[in-house]
Amino acid sequence: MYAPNLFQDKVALVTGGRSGIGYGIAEALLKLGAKVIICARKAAPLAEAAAALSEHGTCVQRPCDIRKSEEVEALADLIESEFGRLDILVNNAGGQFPSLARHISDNGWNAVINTNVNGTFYVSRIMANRFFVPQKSGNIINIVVNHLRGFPGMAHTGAARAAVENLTKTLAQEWAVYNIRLNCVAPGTIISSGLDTYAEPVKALLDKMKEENLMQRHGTIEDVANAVLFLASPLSAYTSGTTLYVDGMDHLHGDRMRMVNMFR
Ligand SMILES: CCCCCCC/C=C/C(=O)SCCNC(=O)CCNC(=O)[C@H](O)C(C)(C)COP(=O)(O)OP(=O)(O)OC[C@H]1O[C@@H](n2cnc3c(N)ncnc32)[C@H](O)[C@@H]1OP(=O)(O)O
Ligand SMILES: NC(=O)C1=CN([C@@H]2O[C@H](COP(=O)(O)OP(=O)(O)OC[C@H]3O[C@@H](n4cnc5c(N)ncnc54)[C@H](OP(=O)(O)O)[C@@H]3O)[C@@H](O)[C@H]2O)C=CC1
Repeated sequence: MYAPNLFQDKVALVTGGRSGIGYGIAEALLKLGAKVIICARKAAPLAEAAAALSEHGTCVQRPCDIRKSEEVEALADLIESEFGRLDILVNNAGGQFPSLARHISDNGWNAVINTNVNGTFYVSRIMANRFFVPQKSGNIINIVVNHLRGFPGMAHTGAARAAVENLTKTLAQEWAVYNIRLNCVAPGTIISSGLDTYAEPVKALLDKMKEENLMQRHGTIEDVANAVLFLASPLSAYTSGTTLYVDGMDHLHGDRMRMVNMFR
């Protein structure tokens, strides 16, 4: 539905692009003409993903833990030497684990906050300073989750993603002068590799959540990628600092306590 050359001559970085939603976003951008860089922590699957994505266009990769700002700087060096610019940043890398709040350890809490809040901030700041501010143009899309009514069963990620959403509103205003737009995409339950990381009792909730969804289905990776394409494109030129829910209305409807009740 988008023009085939929509992202011709554009360079995009997708964090966590080795798997699931990030891989789907990278693929969608490549198919519309962008040159894409993907990063993630695990070197071998990252290299495999980049090789597969290269079928659709220019895709380069570099292992990077977004929680380590020196690794993010090294990633920026690679982008500089390979492409000399960056147009689109998709902060997709992130995650958490299901747990009742009172059982989350200091380390568990910090791991989730570090990944989702600090990592997203480091990548955004570094790419803005290295590329977007000097270029006087840039576009950042932050993948969060549907946390509008809180996130019982994943308190750490609810807090972290709310922080990212607020950071998005702040940076959208601070950086508007540099012609940088920032928006969030908030997916609901999306069938992707991410859900494989959950143990069976949590996965068993999936059917119930599907029945409860007003569209009677879970989301697809394409549903999320299509929203990212819109926000990354000039079709959304007057939209910044906002959040687009891709969740079949789960932010409005449904039992947010389902996961907690399962743990009890
Ligand atoms: C089926 C219904 C669910 C619908 C929900 C839909 C909404 C959201 C869906 C998604 O987001 S799917 C994507 C999920 N993908 C991921 O989450 C992958 C990335 N995740 C991670 O890498 C980890 O979860 C992480 C914690 C964010 C970071 O990992 P890191 O490698 O830094 O952690 P560790 O060093 O292994 O551990 C640090 C600390 O955290 C504790 N911990 C980690 N995992 C768990 C767990 N599954 N359960 C309990 N605790 C966990 C770990 O024990 C460490 O703490 P201490 O033991 O040292 O106290
Ligand atoms: N699937 C779903 O239902 C939903 C997913 N989301 C969010 O969408 C995003 C993608 O999820 P999904 O594709 O399903 O899950 P995946 O677990 O497949 O993707 C997470 C990706 O992030 C990378 N990553 C994690 N931590 C880091 C880090 N510290 N530095 C660099 N890369 C990292 C992982 O690679 P590696 O391990 O090699 O580092 C992996 O490629 C996540 O932020 C997730 O929370 C939001 C709502 C719903």
